[in-house]
Amino acid sequence: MTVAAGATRPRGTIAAMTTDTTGTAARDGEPRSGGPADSPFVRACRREPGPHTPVWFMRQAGRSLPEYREIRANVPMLESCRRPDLVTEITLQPVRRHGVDAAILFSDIVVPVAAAGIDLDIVPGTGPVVAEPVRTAVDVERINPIGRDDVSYVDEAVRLLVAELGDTPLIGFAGAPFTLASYMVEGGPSRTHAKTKALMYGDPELWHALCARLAEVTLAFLRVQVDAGVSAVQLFDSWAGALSEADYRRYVLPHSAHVLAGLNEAGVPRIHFGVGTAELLGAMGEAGADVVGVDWRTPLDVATRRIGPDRAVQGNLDPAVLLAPWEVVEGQVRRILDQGRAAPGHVFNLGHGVLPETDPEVLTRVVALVHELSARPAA
Ligand SMILES: Cc1c2[nH]c(c1CCC(=O)O)Cc1[nH]c(c(CCC(=O)O)c1C)Cc1[nH]c(c(CCC(=O)O)c1C)Cc1[nH]c(c(C)c1CCC(=O)O)C2
Repeated sequence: MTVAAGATRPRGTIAAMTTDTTGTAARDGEPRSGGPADSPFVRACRREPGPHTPVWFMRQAGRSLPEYREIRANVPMLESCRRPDLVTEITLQPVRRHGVDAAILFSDIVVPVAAAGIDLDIVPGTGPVVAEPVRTAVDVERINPIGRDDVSYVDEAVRLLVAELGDTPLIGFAGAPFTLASYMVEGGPSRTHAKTKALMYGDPELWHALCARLAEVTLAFLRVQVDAGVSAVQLFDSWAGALSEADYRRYVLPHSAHVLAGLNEAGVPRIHFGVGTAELLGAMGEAGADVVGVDWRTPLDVATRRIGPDRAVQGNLDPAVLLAPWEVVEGQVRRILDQGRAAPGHVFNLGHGVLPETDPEVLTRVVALVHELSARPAA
């Protein structure tokens, strides 16, 4: 299989980049800038003004793209995450196609847990499935610490990508302890998280031991990505919205805070994201985020009041809106940019991942529209 950037190259940022003699990439015709740390995306995360509101999409690499489906046709999900050539190509596909302001590493939240020794697979149409769910103290001991050598393919992929991306920042990511614990305890995806909550309320000591282990795995996984050169990280606590604020603060926040604090010295912005987290937005910020991800249920001006002036926000177009007529999409993009002006920094995104049935042309149009509507004249 050919993974080299070939046929579809000419579209976005990547195609237009040249490398100067210092090794810093610059776009044709533009003065050389300060690299990804000076990009619109990183500036917005830091609550600094920039030339436009940056935009990227959760799950921008994936089944909405024909070039993704083609390259993944005969490669199982976990295997594709362990092949740096595939990771690099799949990560670059949406950057080329849409001209988004950031790339996100192609991987999955269960990759480091598999590297830690838990037997699991990602089943198409279902999600992660764990062979022997983690429910006892002995089970928790099966989650081994990880280091660079256990995920050397991620280290390698990030280095390849950073070299390829030039000024475009690469976002690294990991799953937060609660969301990972849910997959480990349930054995697979769950709507109610009933077994997870039963363990959390029924045996808090075991719960905290499990989350502490997962937090170490997550932190180590993020450190590998930071050391290899990612410009920001996102901690996905997708299912945290299943908890009340009080329970979130008691059972989850300390573990996520441990992960985020462990990156204090890394110097890269930390995005903290979950779904259905309207009541948790303040707490998720307090856990140590620089940017809080907001789903479509909470308008960004309301979210900003809950999160406070010290953090930027990311979001929050409903992914299903991308299936509506363009006039509807345009109206919602305008509304979100308006409400985002209340925030000290705004990264445009969806409220959750791109749906597989999304027309990629609509994503490309949204990127162009966000850039056009938010363009600020140079100071
Ligand atoms: C909960 C969660 C998972 N994985 C992830 C989360 C947190 C984000 C979220 O809430 O969606 C994170 C994730 N998974 C994937 C990425 C890639 C980066 C990106 O483009 O955002 C990221 C950031 C690739 C993937 N991860 C997965 C796919 C689909 C697999 C395929 O294409 O065959 C991709 C592209 C598989 C996966 N992995 C997981 C699920 C629920 C699924 C979907 C199962 C299915 O419907 O087939 C667990």
